Amino acid sequence: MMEKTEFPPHVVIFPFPVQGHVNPMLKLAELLSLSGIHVTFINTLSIQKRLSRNTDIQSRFSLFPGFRFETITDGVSGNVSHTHQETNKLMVIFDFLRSNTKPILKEIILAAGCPRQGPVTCVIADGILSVALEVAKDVGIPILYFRTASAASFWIYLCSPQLIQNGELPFSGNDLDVPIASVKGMESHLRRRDLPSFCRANTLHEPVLQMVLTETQKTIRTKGLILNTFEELEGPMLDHIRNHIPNLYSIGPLHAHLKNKIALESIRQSIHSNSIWEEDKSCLKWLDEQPAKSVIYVSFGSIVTVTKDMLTEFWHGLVNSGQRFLWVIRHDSILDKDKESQVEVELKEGVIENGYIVSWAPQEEVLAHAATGGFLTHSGWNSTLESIIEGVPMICWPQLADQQINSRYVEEVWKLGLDMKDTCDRVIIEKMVRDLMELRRSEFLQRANERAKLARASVAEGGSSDLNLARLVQDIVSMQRKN
Ligand SMILES: O=c1ccn([C@@H]2O[C@H](COP(=O)(O)OP(=O)(O)O[C@H]3O[C@H](CO)[C@@H](O)[C@H](O)[C@H]3O)[C@@H](O)[C@H]2O)c(=O)[nH]1
Ligand SMILES: C[C@H]1CC[C@@H]2C(C(=O)O)=CO[C@@H](O)[C@@H]21
Repeated sequence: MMEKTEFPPHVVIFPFPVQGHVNPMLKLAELLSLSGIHVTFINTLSIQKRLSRNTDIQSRFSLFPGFRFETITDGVSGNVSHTHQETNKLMVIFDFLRSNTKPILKEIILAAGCPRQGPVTCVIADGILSVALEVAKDVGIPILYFRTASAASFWIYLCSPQLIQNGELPFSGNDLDVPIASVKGMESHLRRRDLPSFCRANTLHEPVLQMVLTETQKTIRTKGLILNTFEELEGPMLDHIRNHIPNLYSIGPLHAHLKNKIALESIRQSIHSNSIWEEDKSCLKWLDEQPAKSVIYVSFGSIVTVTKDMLTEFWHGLVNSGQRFLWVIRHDSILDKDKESQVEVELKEGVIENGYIVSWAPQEEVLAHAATGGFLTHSGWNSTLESIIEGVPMICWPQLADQQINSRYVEEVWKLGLDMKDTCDRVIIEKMVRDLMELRRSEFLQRANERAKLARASVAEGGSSDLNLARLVQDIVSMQRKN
C-alpha cells in the first residue's frame, strides 16, 4: 500500500449540470491536471453522455493518468419537459441534486478514487451546490467554491442582507428604473432592471431567489472562492468581495488561460470544445468567405428560450440592418412550437441573403474569426468573456440570472457595446446592429481592443490570473500536506 504523500494532490470537481457551468469547470480541471494535480470530475449521466457524443473529452482527459470522470444521476436525464420555463427547469435539477446527491458524493469522496489517484485532498464545488459543502464538512475535507457567473452578480447577491434591510429587495411595481443604493461600488449605475433577474420577484419566498441568496451566503463557510474573471475587468467588485471572502482566486478568462498553457507546453494546436450539443463547423467556412469584421454573431447561450414572436423581431431587425449575420438557433430554444412563424416559413424557402443559421456553433472559434465584428448575446458570463478576449463589441439581450448585470457593465462601465434589455423590437434591433457594426464601430472596437489586451495579459505568464492560478495550485498542495 502506498503512503498518501506519494501521490500528487487529488481534487474532486462538481459542477451544476448545465453547459455554462460544466464548460468552465472542465477548463479548470484541465488546468489543474496540467499542473500535475489528480482530478475526479463529477458529471450527471446525461451531461456525460452528451459530452462523450459531441466532444473528444474521453481521449483528451485520458492523457492525464490521474484524471477520472464519475457520474451521478440528475433525476431528469436532461429531458425536462419544454413546458417548463428556463428557471423552473433549473430549479428541478437543483432540488433533485440537493435532496439526492449527499450519499453518492460522500461515497465518491471517501472511496479515495481509483488506486492511481490517491486520497482526496479537497473538493471544488459549484458555488450553488452547498450539498457538497455539507459532505465536505461531514468528512473533514477542505472545500473551495467555484462560482461560474460574474463577480458583479456574486457581489450583488452577497449584499442581499443590506438590500433587504434598506427595503430595496424585494420590490414590486413596474418602475424598473429606480436606482439601487445598497450595493457598494455600484451606486452610480445600478437600477432595479440591472439586478440579477431572480431579484424581480415581489416576495423573498420565491424559490429561485431564496436558493441563490442562501447558497451565496454559504460561500463564507468555504476555504475560498474561485471566479472566472480577471482583476483588470472586475477589480473593484473583487476588492469588495475580499472584505467578506479574503481567499479569492480570480483566474479567468479560463478558456484563454487554458489555451495559453496548452500552447506553452505544445500539447495540441486547435481549440477543443466542451459542448453538449454537436457543433456545426460549416459556419466557419461561411465566415471564411466574408470580409473582415463584417459579421454579427447572434447567440443566446444554452438555456435562454425565445417565443416565435421574438424570433420574428430578431429576423426583421437583422435583415433590415443590412449587415451579415451568423445566427445560432438551438432546436430546444423555441417556445410555442405548434405555431409556425414567419421566420420558419422564410427559412424553409431559403430566403436568407446575408445570413447563415446553425443550431450550435463552435463559439470560441467564431468569436476568434477575423470576419466576426460584433456579438448579439444574452450576456451569459462565458459568452461575455469569450467576446472580451477577442475584442468583439456586444449588443446585449439579457434574459436571466447574472445576465442583467453583465449587460449593464458592458454598456455603462466597460463601454464595450449596447444594452438592449427589456425590449425585443425589430426597429431597436436594426438600429443597434447598425450602430454597433457601422456608425459607432470604431469607438467600440477601440475600447474592445484595449480590454482584450488586458484580458490576454492577465492569463499570460506572470499576469494577475496566472499568478492567482499558481497560488491556487500551491494552496491545494499545502492542503495535502496538512491532511
Ligand atoms: O452555439 C453555441 C452557443 C454557445 N456555446 C458555448 O456555450 C457556453 C454558454 O455559456 P454562457 O454564455 O455563460 O451562457 P449560458 O449557457 O446561458 O450559461 C449559464 O451559466 C453562466 C455561468 O454561470 C451564466 O453566466 C449564465 O447567465 C447562465 O445562463 C459558452 O461557453 C459558449 O461558447 C457554444 O459553444 N456554441
Ligand atoms: C442555475 C442558475 C441559478 C444561479 C446560477 C448562476 C449563478 O449565479 O451561479 C448563474 O446562472 C445560472 O446558470 C444559474
